[in-house]
Amino acid sequence: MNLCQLGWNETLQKELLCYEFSNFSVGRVSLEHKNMYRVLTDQGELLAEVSGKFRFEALDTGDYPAVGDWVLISVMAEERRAIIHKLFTRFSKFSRKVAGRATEEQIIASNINTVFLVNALNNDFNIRRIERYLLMTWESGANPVIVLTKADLCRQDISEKVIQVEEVAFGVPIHVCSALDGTGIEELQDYFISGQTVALLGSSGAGKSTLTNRLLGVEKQLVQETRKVDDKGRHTTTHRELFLLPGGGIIIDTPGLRELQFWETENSLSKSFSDIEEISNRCSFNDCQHESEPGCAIKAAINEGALDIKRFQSYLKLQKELAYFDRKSDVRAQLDEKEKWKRVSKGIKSKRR
Ligand SMILES: Nc1nc2c(ncn2[C@@H]2O[C@H](COP(=O)(O)OP(=O)(O)OP(=O)(O)O)[C@@H](O)[C@H]2O)c(=O)[nH]1
Ligand SMILES: [Zn+2]
Repeated sequence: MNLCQLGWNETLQKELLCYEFSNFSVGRVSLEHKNMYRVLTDQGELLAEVSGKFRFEALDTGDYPAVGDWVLISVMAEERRAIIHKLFTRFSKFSRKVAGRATEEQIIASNINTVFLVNALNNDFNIRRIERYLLMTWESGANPVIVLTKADLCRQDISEKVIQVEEVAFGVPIHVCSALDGTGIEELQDYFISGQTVALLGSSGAGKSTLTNRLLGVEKQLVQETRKVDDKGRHTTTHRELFLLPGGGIIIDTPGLRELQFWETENSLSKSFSDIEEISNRCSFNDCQHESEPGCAIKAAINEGALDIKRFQSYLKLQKELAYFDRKSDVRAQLDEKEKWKRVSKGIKSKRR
C-alpha cells in the first residue's frame, strides 16, 4: 500500500519530522473495534492497540484513535501487529457528544476532504435534514457535496427538488444520481482523487452502501481484495469501513458516522443560515428575539413570503440545541448555573420565612 494513496502528505511528513522517534512507522486507521484498530500501512494491514502511555494520557483527554486518523506506530512485523503511540493532527473531524458527567467529544472519523450528504429523492427527501447535515459538515472542516440518490424513484419534478435544496445550500455542489441505473455516478467519480478522502453521511436506507458499491465499481475485484487468509488458513470476507477506490481516492462509510448526533458551534450555524443572519441584521433591535419586537425584519420576511417559516423554525430549534450543548460542555457555565440556582432557591426559602 502506498502511503500517498492513503492520503499521506507534506504536512503530515513535516509533523513526523518533529517527533523524536526512530524505528517508527505511520499508518491510517481504517477500522475501530473495542480498543483494537485496523491500520493501513506501507507494510499492509496491521492490527493495532494503543500504548500504555497513550492510554494513560487518553484518560484525561478522551482522545482515542478514530477511523481516518494517521497514527505513529511501532510495528511487530511477524505478528502483523502494531502499537499506536501518537495521533497526527487532524485537519478535519466528525465528532459526537458522549453522555456522561461532562459532555465529552468523541471523534467518529477524521481527515475527510469531502462529505457526500446522501439523501434519497423518494419520500425520504427532507430539506430540514439536509440543513442539519450541512451544518455538521461545515463544522467538521470538510467540504460538503449534496448527493440526491434514487432519482429513478422520484415521482415529482427533480429540478424542483434541486431548487429547494439550492435554497438552503448556498453554492454547495448538488448531484442527482441513481445507483440503480447509474445516472450521475460518473460526476461523483470526479471527487475521488488519489490521496483524497470522501465520507458518506445520510440516514439509514438513503442508499449509502449501494452508492459505495457502485462507486467501487469493480465490486468483485474489491471483494476479492478484502478476502484475507485468517490464522486458520480460511478465506474470510472482512467488512471494512475505509476503502481505496481502484481509480484512486478513499471512501469512508462508517456506521459511526451514520449515528452522528448534533454537536455544532455558533460558527457553523451562521454559515448554514447566512440568509437568516442577514435578514436579522435588518431588525430594529440588535438583540431582537423575533417574537414581538417592533421592526422585526424576520417577521416581515416571513409575512412577505421571503423567508420560509419552516426554515426559520428549524434555525430556532438548532440554535436551542446549540445553546443546550454549549451549556453542557462548558463545565464552568454549569457550575455558575448551579450557584445561581442555589442562590435562587435560598432566596425563595428566605422569602418563605
Ligand atoms: N431504486 C433505487 N433503489 C436504491 C438506490 N440506491 C439504493 N437503493 C435501495 O435502497 C435500499 C437501501 O439502500 P442502502 O444502500 O442499504 O442504504 P444505506 O444508506 O446504506 O442504509 P444503512 O446501511 O441502513 O445506513 C436498498 O434496498 C437499495 O437497493 C437507487 O438509486 N435507486
Ligand atoms: Zn427580529
